[in-house]
Amino acid sequence: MGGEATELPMIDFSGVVPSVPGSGPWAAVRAQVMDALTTFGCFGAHYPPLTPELRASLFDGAVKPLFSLPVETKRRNYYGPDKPLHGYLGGLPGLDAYESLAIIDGPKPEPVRAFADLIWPGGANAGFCEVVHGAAKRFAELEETVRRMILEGLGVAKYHEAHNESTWHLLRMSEYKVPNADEKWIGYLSHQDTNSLSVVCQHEVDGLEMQTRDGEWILVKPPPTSLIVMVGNALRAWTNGRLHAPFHRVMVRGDVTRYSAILFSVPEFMIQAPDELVDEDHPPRFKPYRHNDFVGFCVSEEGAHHDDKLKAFCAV
Ligand SMILES: O=C(O)CCC(=O)C(=O)O
Ligand SMILES: [Fe+2]
Repeated sequence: MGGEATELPMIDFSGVVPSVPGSGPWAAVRAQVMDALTTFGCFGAHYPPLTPELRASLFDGAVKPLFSLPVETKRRNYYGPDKPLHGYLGGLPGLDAYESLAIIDGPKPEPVRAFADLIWPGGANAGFCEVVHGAAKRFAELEETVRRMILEGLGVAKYHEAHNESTWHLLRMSEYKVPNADEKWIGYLSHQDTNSLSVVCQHEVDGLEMQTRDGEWILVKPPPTSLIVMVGNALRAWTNGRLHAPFHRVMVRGDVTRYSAILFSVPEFMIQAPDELVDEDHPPRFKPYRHNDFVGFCVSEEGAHHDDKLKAFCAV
């Protein structure tokens, strides 16, 4: 075919001030965001508030030391039986290379401190807290900015404040060990995220792959100082299918361990497309549902049989 390889759109957020919506290049950036999210469901973001120094401190000073701790210590990152996917994950079947830890409300200082106190009781962990909370806060500012732009772009900005009040964030830090082989190895299986938006910060080592609407897998190669913003099934459903939630996976190869930090925004409100987004040309696609119930379906035996889990769960 000889066509150009598909590349992820890159969007420059320089000059966009999260606390002053509408100012500077806001409207022009919003147009690019809408274009990228309706077509690909994701884009690379150049976001200067996450400085290269903060990024380096996050991974070299906080994330890597965390993963070098004994498994028993990491297992303390547990939020109870009703929140099985909110804490430490490791030793999952078929995912030997993958391990992760997560902080509920990571963009807020107290939960990060509570996490650090659990991992290093009585230890000197102020540096860890400052860096992790600082980075998570910047991810959250970008996340909220993009969410606001989406609602504005769809003409339904009036719902933004209510959404914000019942949205929380999970910060997940992940390690993908190198396989003992030359081939590519699955670090994380193909899936769509269940939540609203995900902001992925990968460190030095590529590996995240996205599937286009045509089924082509592309290796995401954002410039080293950028982030990746991606739509999950919650926003796909709430926008009545106007936004695309891409399938993605992590493939690892080579001899360098890969680390990433991801901020997931999670809706607590009933996920139901607003009347403005439903009409004759856009009949309702999904029945109203709650995020928790959908997550329950995704991890159930029945859910495991479906690729497009949202459709299987609540398509009209
Ligand atoms: O680590 C990454 O780059 C992405 C992992 C992922 O897709 C997820 O945790 O949902
Ligand atoms: Fe994901």
